[in-house]
Amino acid sequence: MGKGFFQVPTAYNEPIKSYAPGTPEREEVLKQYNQYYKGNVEVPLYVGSEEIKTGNTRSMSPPHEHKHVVGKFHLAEKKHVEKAISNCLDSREAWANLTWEQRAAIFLKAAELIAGPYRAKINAATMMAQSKTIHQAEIDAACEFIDFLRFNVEYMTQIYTEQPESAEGIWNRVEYRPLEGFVYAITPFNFTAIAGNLPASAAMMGNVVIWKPSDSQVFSAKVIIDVFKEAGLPDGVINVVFGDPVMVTETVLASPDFSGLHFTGSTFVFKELWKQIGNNIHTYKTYPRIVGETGGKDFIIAHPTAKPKQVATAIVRGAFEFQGQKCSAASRVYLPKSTADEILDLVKADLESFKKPGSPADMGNFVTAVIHEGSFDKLAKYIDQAKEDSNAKIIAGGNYDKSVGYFIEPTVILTEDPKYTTMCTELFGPVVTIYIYDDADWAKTLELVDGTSEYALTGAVLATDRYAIDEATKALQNCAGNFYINDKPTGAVVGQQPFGGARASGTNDKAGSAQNLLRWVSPRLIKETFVTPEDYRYPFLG
Ligand SMILES: NC(=O)c1ccc[n+]([C@@H]2O[C@H](COP(=O)([O-])OP(=O)(O)OC[C@H]3O[C@@H](n4cnc5c(N)ncnc54)[C@H](O)[C@@H]3O)[C@@H](O)[C@H]2O)c1
Ligand SMILES: N[C@@H](CCC=O)C(=O)O
Repeated sequence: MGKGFFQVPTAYNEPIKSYAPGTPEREEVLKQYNQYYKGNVEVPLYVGSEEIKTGNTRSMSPPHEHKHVVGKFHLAEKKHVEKAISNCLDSREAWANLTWEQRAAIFLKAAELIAGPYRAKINAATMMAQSKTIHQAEIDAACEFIDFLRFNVEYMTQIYTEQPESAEGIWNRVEYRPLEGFVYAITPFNFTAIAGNLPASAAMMGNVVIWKPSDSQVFSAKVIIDVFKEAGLPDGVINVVFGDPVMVTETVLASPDFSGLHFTGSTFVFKELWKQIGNNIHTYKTYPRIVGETGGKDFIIAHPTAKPKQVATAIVRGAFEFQGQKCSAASRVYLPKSTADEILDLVKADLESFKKPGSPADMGNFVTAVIHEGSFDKLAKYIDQAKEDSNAKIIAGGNYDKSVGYFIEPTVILTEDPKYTTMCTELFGPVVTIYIYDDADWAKTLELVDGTSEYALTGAVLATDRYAIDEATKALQNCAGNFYINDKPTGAVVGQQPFGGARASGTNDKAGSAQNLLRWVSPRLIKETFVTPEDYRYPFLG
């Protein structure tokens, strides 16, 4: 603490810019995109004050034009990861002892840099790296990232303010120490904001961090690093390594100073990491904190009283924005027989109004490419299987083409089997499966929704009947960490809908909340007694 009880600026959600034709932001972001497109970005490892070019590189290409190269990044060997760990630990004392308001100022400055001079850069880089449309880039890379930084600073001060009672003659106080060691942040490809937030939230609480971004997000990760540097984050606080995830992770988890994992990605990988940490448990100086937000099989259930146009829009936006590559994306839908045809006709009409999947540089596109060839091939396989299976039927889309970009047409599968494979498995792409239930089976269908998937991330109920809404809210209590009434299940906003799921979807530590930040501190209680006893005898002993 400095010399004062400082109050941080009140956090607020960054307004979303429109990028409508003729707006200055549209011109600026397209100019930046074209500059990146023609350029050749080179991304080193960031270890302490060093930018290491190992010479072993991988090229970066936009998913919507995978033969075009926009840069390369350097891959770490084991020795670089070990160096990153020792740099991290060397930086720990100075960073942990810096007064909190100085840390807060760095991250608040980062938020303002993204809101201003870096906005076009971080959005254009996200369009390039992850093939997001400008709207999807804006709500993620600009707005959500800014919100994470602003709100977390506020939550940090709320945590520090939380203090115990003190009885007469004593003073109890709690200091929120950073973890003793370093935090390892592993981030997914799909959200630039998550990539930035995972290392930043731990660092904000005074921790030093090793950050391993996804190979498919390095182009936009570079802008995050540039922002942190310009905001004045000292060298060695967040060390960035790219490379073979297995080697990097084994090396990191072998360190006795490993004290926390901040992970977002697939359920399978998270469970493997948990196992590895368990196997090494006797070697660590402290019990590592494990935070993981993982996969989903997110649902929409419509009641017979739901308005068909609203259900159709929730499906189209919830399932197909960003090509269904949000962990929150709707991918299994339950429609009542009485309104199913009308809803599906509306969905089909919307899909017909989309242009064919293409580049985000064409701002008329609603759907662009999926992230990489592995994802494309997996989705194509499920679509082909659905074409063959007697209990499934493709009623919209079903085409794909990877000759230029990894383009999968938004696809709707209709099944009579509520446990059909695409009703249960996370596909992570623009494919949604529909099951139609008898109106009379509403209560049974709620049980089905609850029992179909191992995940419990997001879900939505649409209805106008309040009793039905109440029934669904109760019946579906444990199958979504974020539950939406009369809305799509995507698009959580920091400060308004803290995000995370349970069951196989994660530890539900709610990214962008005080609850998450509490995982990165180890509180120390200090009790001070003003008049210290000098006799062991109680008064009744005489
Ligand atoms: N719940 C959430 O908040 C949330 C948010 C975003 C994404 N996700 C989930 O993330 C997944 C999509 O992202 P992805 O494809 O980048 O996930 P992924 O699991 O393939 O990769 C995530 C990160 O883990 C690393 N990784 C992969 N294999 C590893 C291994 N064996 N050891 C250590 N690290 C390893 C990757 O390099 C990457 O950095 C989906 O399952 C999605 O639901 C969840
Ligand atoms: N928070 C985002 C999802 C993040 C996962 O990919 C949403 O609510 O749509």
